[in-house]
Amino acid sequence: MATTRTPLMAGNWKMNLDHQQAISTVQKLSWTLKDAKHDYAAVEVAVVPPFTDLRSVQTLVDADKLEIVYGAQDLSKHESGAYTGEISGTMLKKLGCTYVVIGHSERREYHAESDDVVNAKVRAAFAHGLTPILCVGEGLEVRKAGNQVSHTLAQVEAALADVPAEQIASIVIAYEPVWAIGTGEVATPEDAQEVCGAIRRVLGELCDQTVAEGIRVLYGGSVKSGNVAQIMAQPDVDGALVGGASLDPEEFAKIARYQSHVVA
Ligand SMILES: O=C[C@H](O)COP(=O)(O)O
Repeated sequence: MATTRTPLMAGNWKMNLDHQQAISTVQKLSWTLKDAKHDYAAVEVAVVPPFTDLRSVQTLVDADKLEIVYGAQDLSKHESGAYTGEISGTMLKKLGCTYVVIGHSERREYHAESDDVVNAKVRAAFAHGLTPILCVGEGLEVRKAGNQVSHTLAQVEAALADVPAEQIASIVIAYEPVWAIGTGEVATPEDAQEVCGAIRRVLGELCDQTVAEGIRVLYGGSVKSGNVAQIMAQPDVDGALVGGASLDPEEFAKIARYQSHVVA
C-alpha cells in the first residue's frame, strides 16, 4: 500500500534552553529552513521545549507566522486542582501546543511512570485536543534477551487500553530503544524497522489495518544528520524524535532536510 504519512521531525529539548535561548533557537531553525526553502507539508517540523519556554515559543510562532509547530514534554493526568507542580492539558492547549510527549523513558525511569499513568496521560491528552507522541522502547537487558518486540508491543497496548480507535488513528508513536538514547549508540535501520513494523501491526489490531497505515511511527535514539536518511529509508519509520541533536538548530534543520542529502 502506498504510504501517505507525512514525516515528522520532532526535537525534544529535554531540560535544556531557557525561554530566551528558546526564541533564538527557533528563530535560527526557521531562518535555516527558510533559506533551504523547506516544504513543511512534505516534512513536518516540531520543537518540544521545557514548559517554561512554551509561552515564548507561542509568541514567536504567532508573530512571525512560522510553520514550525510545538509541543510539551509531559502533561498531568489530572484536569485541575491541588496537584503542585503539574501542568494540565487545558493549559498546554491554551499555549497552542500541537503535541505532547508521553511516556518518555526518562519519565518512566526517573519519575516512576507506570503503564497505567502513561495510559491516563494519553487519555488526558486526547481529551484536550493534543496529539500524544507516545514513547515506547526496550532497555539493554531486554534487547540482549531478544525480547524487544514483545516488550515494546506490551507498552503500546497498555498505553492505549480503552482509548477509542478514532483517537488512536491520530496518535504518533516514538520507538526509542533506551540503550540508544543519548549514548551515540544508534539502532541499525533494520532494528528500527523490526520494531516500528511490529508497532504498526499491533496498531492494526487495536483499530484497523487501513487506519494503522496512516499512523506515524517515529524512531528516536542518537539521531543525527549523518544517520537519519538510512533510518528514514525504512518503510515503517515516519520520522524521528531527536534529543541532543535538536539543540543545534542548523543540525536539526539538516535532519528535517534529510531528503536533500540522500544520494540517489
Ligand atoms: O526524546 C528524544 C530521545 O530521548 C532521543 O535522545 P537523543 O537523540 O539525545 O539520543
